[in-house]
Amino acid sequence: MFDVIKKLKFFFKENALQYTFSFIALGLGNLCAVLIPYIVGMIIDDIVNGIMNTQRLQMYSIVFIALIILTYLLDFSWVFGLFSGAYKLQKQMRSKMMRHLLRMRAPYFERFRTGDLMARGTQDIRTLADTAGYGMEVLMTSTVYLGVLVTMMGITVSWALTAATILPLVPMIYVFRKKGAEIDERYETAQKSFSKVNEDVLEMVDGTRVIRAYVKEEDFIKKFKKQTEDLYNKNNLVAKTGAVFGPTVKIFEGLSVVVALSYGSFLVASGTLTVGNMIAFQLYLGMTIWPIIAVSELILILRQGSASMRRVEEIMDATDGLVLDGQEDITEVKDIQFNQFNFRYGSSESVNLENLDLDLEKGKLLGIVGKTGSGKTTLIRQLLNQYPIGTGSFDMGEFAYQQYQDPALRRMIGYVPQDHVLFSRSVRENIAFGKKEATDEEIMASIRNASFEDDLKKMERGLDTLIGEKGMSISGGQKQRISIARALIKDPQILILDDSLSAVDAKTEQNIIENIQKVRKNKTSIITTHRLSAVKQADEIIVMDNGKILERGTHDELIRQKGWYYEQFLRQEIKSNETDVKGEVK
Ligand SMILES: Nc1ncnc2c1ncn2[C@@H]1O[C@H](COP(=O)(O)OP(=O)(O)OP(=O)(O)O)[C@@H](O)[C@H]1O
Repeated sequence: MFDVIKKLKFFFKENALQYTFSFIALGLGNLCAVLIPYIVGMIIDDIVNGIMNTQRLQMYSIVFIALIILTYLLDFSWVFGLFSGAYKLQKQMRSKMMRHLLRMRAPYFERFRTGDLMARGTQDIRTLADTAGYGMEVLMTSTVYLGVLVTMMGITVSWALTAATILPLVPMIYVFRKKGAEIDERYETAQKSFSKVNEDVLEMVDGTRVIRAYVKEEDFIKKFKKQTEDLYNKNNLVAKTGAVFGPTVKIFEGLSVVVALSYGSFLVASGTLTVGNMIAFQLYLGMTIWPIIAVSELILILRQGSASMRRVEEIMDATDGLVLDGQEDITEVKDIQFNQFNFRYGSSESVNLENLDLDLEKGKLLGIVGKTGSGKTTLIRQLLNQYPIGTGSFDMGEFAYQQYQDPALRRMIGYVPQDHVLFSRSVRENIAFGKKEATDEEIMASIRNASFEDDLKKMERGLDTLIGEKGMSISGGQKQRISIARALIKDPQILILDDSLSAVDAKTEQNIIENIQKVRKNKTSIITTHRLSAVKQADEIIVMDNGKILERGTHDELIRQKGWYYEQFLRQEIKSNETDVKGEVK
């Protein structure tokens, strides 16, 4: 149960001054509080003994007011100290998690779904922060404060009465231990269900348009209701176990009061205790209610904290399983060579790239075509270091690919993925993402090369137009071209367009390809596409089928081979001519 505190030790150490100060303030605050019943006892004994006068009353009043002011200041200090520490922990853990996630690659995100990661990054980290804030308060209250109270009861009133009063509380510890373990298990199950709800929400928000188009709202609502009901039931179980703690405390506390009253009265009657002692004892006993409840709170919060810690550790300790130990720097990409190269995804039954031989000279344009699922993107992913590198040889210049440092490799590549990712920022910021210090002239040049200039002119705020969630919605073709401009501005050694021209018309596609060829002399470019016109000018085109290279050559050579490429080209030409005849945009 205390393992969560052990695991948070690094944080308590880092903020040792803040926690020490808070604990001292909390201890002193508690001490001030326990002095009050002691003084009340003295006042009552003064009255009973007939020695109370104005002077003594004034003195008691001043001490009371001083204690109240001091308690206020001390309480403020520790509450602020502990709870600001909790926020600091949240901030730190979230930044750490974000750094970890940004380092992870594809296999990691196949293992943990976005909704699950969000649940762990929000609610579980908040639970951990509660442990560092409220948890520390109840830890101190249930140990130091309770200890001070019991000591005061023993020293100032009677050890015998104190022992007799505490005895009925012992069986309570057994109940707490048993229920604590139950809370741990139930809370973890509830958190898993919360992750699932998060995943469903994300999927629904993302897919709203498709859900509505297929009139599947009711199905999704039903499924979501079932999931939220499951979460409700599991949280209910947590609440049910948690609810046992409060009444249990009250029952045992009640027993203590009965013992205190009966045994206390007997001691007063026998002359061992004064009336003032007896009243002070009752006040102390009343004050132990919160520290004893705090014991139950402590168990609750530490158990929940442990479960959340396990969930956070699971994603922080997990890696994408990809070994990155390359040492070589790279500033220029020379030839890229694959030799008898094979690759298979971890979850795939068959080989996804098979006996691949490919020699891509520096500065050349390579076209990759082939049926869907033939392995085009898989080959690109190897270049992007997104999955484990396959077997056989894969060299870049003088070294094997794995011998290079991963960040250095990524700096060499400008990548336009199939699924365009634009940030909810301005057009300028989205494009300058590829080159931080880019001037507006450079941004405009890459916009022209990506054939986005005319579209930009129609945007009222030009480069400052906000796109994405908070800004205007833009078409698929516009998204593709902003993504291309972002890659072009980086002027990378290798430019990769992965089916990135599918949403633009044939004329725009032609312009973009010509611009790319113009601005990327002596730099390598790779284009995967379904539309063969996009790679007509490539220095080499490979046709992939089932992870293998089926045909290769220039456009003219492939046409002469009269294979898949030839047939596909004819088909696409006929289609394009038909479109022309109909007078539609080419
Ligand atoms: N992450 C993955 N895990 C397991 N198998 C995968 C994964 N990604 C792709 N595959 C499989 O690998 C094969 C090649 O897929 P790939 O995405 O490379 O095809 P592609 O030629 O790019 O297709 P498309 O033209 O439709 O984009 C397919 O059979 C696909 O199902």
